[in-house]
Amino acid sequence: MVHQLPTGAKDLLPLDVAQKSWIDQQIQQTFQAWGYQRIITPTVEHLRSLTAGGAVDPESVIQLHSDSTNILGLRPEFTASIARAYAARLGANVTAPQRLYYSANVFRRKANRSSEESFQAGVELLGASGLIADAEILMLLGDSLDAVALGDWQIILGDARLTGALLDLLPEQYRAKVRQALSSLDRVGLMEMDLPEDVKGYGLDLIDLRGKPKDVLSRLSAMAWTSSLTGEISYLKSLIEIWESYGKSGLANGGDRLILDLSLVQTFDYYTGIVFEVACNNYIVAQGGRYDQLLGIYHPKGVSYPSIGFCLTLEEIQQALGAKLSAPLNSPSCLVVARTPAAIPAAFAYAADLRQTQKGAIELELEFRDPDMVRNHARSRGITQIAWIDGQGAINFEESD
Ligand SMILES: N[C@@H](Cc1c[nH]c[nH+]1)C(=O)O
Repeated sequence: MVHQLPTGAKDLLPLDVAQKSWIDQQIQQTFQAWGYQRIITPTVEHLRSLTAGGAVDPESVIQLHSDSTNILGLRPEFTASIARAYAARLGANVTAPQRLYYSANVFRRKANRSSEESFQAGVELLGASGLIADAEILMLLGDSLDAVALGDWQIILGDARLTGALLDLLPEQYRAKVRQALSSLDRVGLMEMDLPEDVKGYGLDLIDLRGKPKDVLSRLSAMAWTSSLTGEISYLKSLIEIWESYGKSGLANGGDRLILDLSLVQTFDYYTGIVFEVACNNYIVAQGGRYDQLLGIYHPKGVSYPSIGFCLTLEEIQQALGAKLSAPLNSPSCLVVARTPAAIPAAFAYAADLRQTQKGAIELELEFRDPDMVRNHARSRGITQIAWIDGQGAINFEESD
């Protein structure tokens, strides 16, 4: 029988693990430097908790049936779990704001019914609203991307409330269709839809609200129908000014680090304020946003706390870094060889001594092979030192480069 993995699942071999661990370490150090503390939530939760409020589609969750009434699921993301964990604690046992971070695997069911496991590292800033909180999250995101030396990343910033309000200006029967076209940036699809010409024109205007922040904001302010949204627009303006003052310089090709995109609509529907994603070499390496109502869904009395966060996907960062990723495999520094069976105890003892004093790993030769074969083996493993131990316990040290 051939034992195959389920579609979409994969083994991570040592090089993959070493690269991911390096990325993870850089990111976790950055989160900690901003005062975030690690939280671990369970991999398996009630499906109704993972999808409470309808923001997460149950179809995207890998479901486990424990009995006929209890459906469990593997977490497809962390924000809902953290909202569940803190909804009743915040304000009662712990004070706001809470700065939390996580780093672990998530599982999603794809449209083709395959499952996908990926690794996310992210933060949630619970119980905080306003300019400084939003700016902290954007800047922490920028620092995390720089910590892994990602290079030409670009933040695409939207605003779920503003986009929602712009869509609400349409007659209700057209909103879902235009929203759908926006989320897939589908200009052609929108033009071909059976919609009145003025609705199509408005939808196209919304799709085009994307580009240099200053240009988009001035186009938006100039649109007569946005007079009721001036507060939101000036909020975005202030946030962008703070971001620009942080000195994350532009891209190598002279482009902007920050793109304002009011057509940005995220997969998870719990966002109520700014939303963003980060693109780098055609990969979406991070996403997040503000969600001010989510904790209320989990609170026994419906009390909510304004919150914001983001997650980075380690696989996407690894792909985006490509050949730039040089996290080396930890190659052993010394091979200890027992020349005869009588030398085995001395070989173990000497290897134990070396482990106390040397930095790299110490490996043992497992057979009594011809010395040249041992040397070849050491070379192929990148080992530069060989300690030969004879039956009397005498050590002969050999170094190569
Ligand atoms: N949990 C979201 C990202 C996020 C974190 N906090 C807010 N949003 C995701 O997986 O896409």
